[in-house]
Amino acid sequence: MIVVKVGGSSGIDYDAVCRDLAGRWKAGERFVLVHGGSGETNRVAEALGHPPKFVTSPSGYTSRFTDRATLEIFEMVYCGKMNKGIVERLQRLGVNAVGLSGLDGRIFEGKHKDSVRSVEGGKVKVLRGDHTGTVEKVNTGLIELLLGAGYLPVLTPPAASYEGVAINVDGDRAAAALAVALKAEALLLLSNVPGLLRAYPDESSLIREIPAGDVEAYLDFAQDRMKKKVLGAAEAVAGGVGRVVFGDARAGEPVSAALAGQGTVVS
Ligand SMILES: Nc1ncnc2c1ncn2[C@@H]1O[C@H](COP(=O)(O)OP(=O)(O)OP(=O)(O)O)[C@@H](O)[C@H]1O
Repeated sequence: MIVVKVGGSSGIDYDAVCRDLAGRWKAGERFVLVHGGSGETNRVAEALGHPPKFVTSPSGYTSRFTDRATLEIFEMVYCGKMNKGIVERLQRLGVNAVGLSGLDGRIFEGKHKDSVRSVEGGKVKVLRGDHTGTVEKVNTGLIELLLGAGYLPVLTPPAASYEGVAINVDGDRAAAALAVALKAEALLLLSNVPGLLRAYPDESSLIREIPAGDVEAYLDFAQDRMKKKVLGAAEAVAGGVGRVVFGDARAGEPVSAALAGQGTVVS
């Protein structure tokens, strides 16, 4: 079992990811696909007159401030356009994919965090009305039911809070929690970069290997949103996932390339 997370930044080739995945699925490998949608969400939010707001916590993590209107736009894009676009691609390739959000069947469940600390102009402000959280529980029963019946699950945030409220969760860390819960042999985090770069955006500075016990030491190389990926990788290997690969989803055969060790391999 391999968990593949494909991001939502510009430049990702979803046709290439789905073609590669479909070929391997038909050859008998088993996957669960998780996806993002941040780039398209930003575009749609601008178009709807509710531009995205990002906050940076005092510890340096960047996240989307998700008020109720933002959550609804987020759902339109992640659960709608992005999820159905991927499911349609897989269906055209002859794979019976089922697209679900973390809310459905409480696939992803966690604690609702209503307020976030944000550094603005050198000062720390507390912003309330945030619909975010972190995945703490995974409904593996539902995923195994689908896999056992021959369906390829295509999953996306949001998650469900313990009270049943939709919460925006980081897709990389949700995929890591899923990989741990399913005891996956590998987690592939595919995005629009060749892997973790030592000197972003210089693509020749690719870090090829990271020892499993040492991942957090590499947080310093990651800026803004890449930090969550590194954190997700650390959580996955600490939870028993054998290998995490940060791979390139812009062209070629992104899944096969990552499984062949191209990108940044954490093991
Ligand atoms: N050291 C680094 N190496 C590689 N990318 C980095 C680094 N530091 C920051 N980045 C940025 O991180 C981005 C990838 O993270 P991001 O969360 O945007 O991608 P995603 O997973 O495709 O999106 P989504 O949130 O929709 O799932 C890259 O596009 C790059 O701009």
